[in-house]
Parts: sequence; structure tokens; C-alpha cells
Amino acid sequence: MLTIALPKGRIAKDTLDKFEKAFDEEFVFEDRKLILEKAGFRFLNVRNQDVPTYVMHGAADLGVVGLDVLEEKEYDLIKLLDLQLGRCKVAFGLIKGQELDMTKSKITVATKHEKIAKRYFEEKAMAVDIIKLYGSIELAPLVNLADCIVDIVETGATMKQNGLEVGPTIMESSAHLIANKNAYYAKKDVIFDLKEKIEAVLQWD
Ligand SMILES: Nc1ncnc2c1ncn2[C@@H]1O[C@H](COP(=O)(O)OP(=O)(O)OP(=O)(O)O)[C@@H](O)[C@H]1O
Ligand SMILES: O=P(O)(O)OC[C@H]1O[C@H](OP(=O)(O)OP(=O)(O)O)[C@H](O)[C@@H]1O
Repeated sequence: MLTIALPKGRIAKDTLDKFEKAFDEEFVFEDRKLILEKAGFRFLNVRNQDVPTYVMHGAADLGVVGLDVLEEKEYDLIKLLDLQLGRCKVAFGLIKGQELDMTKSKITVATKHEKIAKRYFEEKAMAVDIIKLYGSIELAPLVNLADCIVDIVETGATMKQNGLEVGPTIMESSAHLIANKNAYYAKKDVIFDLKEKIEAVLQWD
């Protein structure tokens, strides 16, 4: 049995779709159930940012999570495979017509991605005030909570509809299959078999 932590929402759905194709089974979470057990798999429905925690502690052998989440903390995990889904970038959002003023003595940035934003400014040796938010990030510059934001951009529609422009990209992200180190060695054969089957599906799709 392999236990796999999936992030609630779009990525879980797309991942289960790949598993359905790879194993010729139907995988659907029932209503509000958080565990789906079928065909030798136990899928766990967890919050996006909690996926690495379940995997690192061994409560799940494998997990699926965006690179942006992995970059936010240091996790001792194995990155097995780029699932090529949940593609997005982490980028600046600026009020339309404004640019990042690198000469300002201190920039205030609102973001869910504190560490990624902080590293960007450290590398440029610039002072920054990071304001941690948990959602609706685009609102912050509109009400003067921050000069700009660092957030996920997929289509750019959310920024555009809120009068923001997409600024410089800090990193590209896509969902990756990750493994707990001990599980990776203890269940190597079954994990390799799964990886090969999913890779084959990714090539056809
Ligand atoms: N348009 C998008 N918006 C947000 N995330 C996206 C998008 N496209 C791809 N992703 C990826 O999906 C992941 C999950 O995004 P989602 O917004 O569901 O989670 P979250 O709000 O960060 O999680 P949590 O449930 O912990 O609050 C992101 O970390 C990112 O890797
Ligand atoms: O470029 P787009 O295609 O418009 O997608 C990007 C938006 O999607 C995410 O928000 P989400 O819907 O996850 O809500 P959140 O504000 O709670 O994070 C992200 O934080 C952006 O707001």
C-alpha cells in the first residue's frame, strides 16, 4: 500500500486524472471524506501547504506539491518527478503604470510566499518589509497595505481585473511528486513502478 498526500483542489483533481489513466481505475474522493483507498493506494486530501509535512513525517510515502511550496521551507524530501501540472509563476504584481522602485530606501511587499520574496531582495541587497498574507493578495496595494505584491500568476486575470500589472518573475512552478526518504528506500520497487507508469501517461497527454 502506498499513501499519497494530495493538495485539495485543482492539483489533486489533475493528479487523480493521471493516476486513473496510469492504473485504469476510477479515483474520486467521496463527498467530504479525506481518505480514498483503492487499488493499493491510500490518497489523503490535505491542504496544499501541509503536503510536505505529511510526507516528511512519514504519514504519507509520497505527495504532490508545487515547487513554490517546497521553496518556502527547507524540507528533507526526495523530488521524484515533475508532473507538469499546476504550472504557474511566482511574480511581482504592481499597480498599473508603476515600476519596482529599486532606489526606494525600503519596499513593502505583501505575499503568501515570504521566503521566496525575502530571498529576492537579499540577493539584490535591498531592504524590504514583508507583510504575510494568506489569500486575496492582490488587494494589498489597492488599499495601501503594501507597495506591491509577490504572488502566483497563472493567466494573469486576477491581477488585471484588480488594476495590477504582472512585474518581474521570481520563479516558475509546477507540481512535483515528492517522496519520504525512508519510504523511498523501503518501497523502492513499487515507487519506481508508479513513477514509470505516470511518466508514460505524461508522455501521451
Ligand atoms: N492559478 C493558480 N493559483 C494558485 N495556485 C496555483 C495556480 N496555478 C497553479 N497553482 C499551484 O497550486 C498550488 C495550490 O494552490 P491553492 O491556491 O489551491 O493553494 P493555497 O491557497 O496556497 O493553499 P492553502 O490551502 O494551504 O491555503 C499552488 O501552490 C501552486 O503551486
Ligand atoms: O493568474 P490567475 O490565473 O488569475 O491566477 C492567480 C490567482 O490564483 C491564486 O489565488 P487563489 O484562487 O488560489 O486564491 P487565494 O487568493 O486564496 O490564494 C493566486 O493567489 C492568484 O490570486
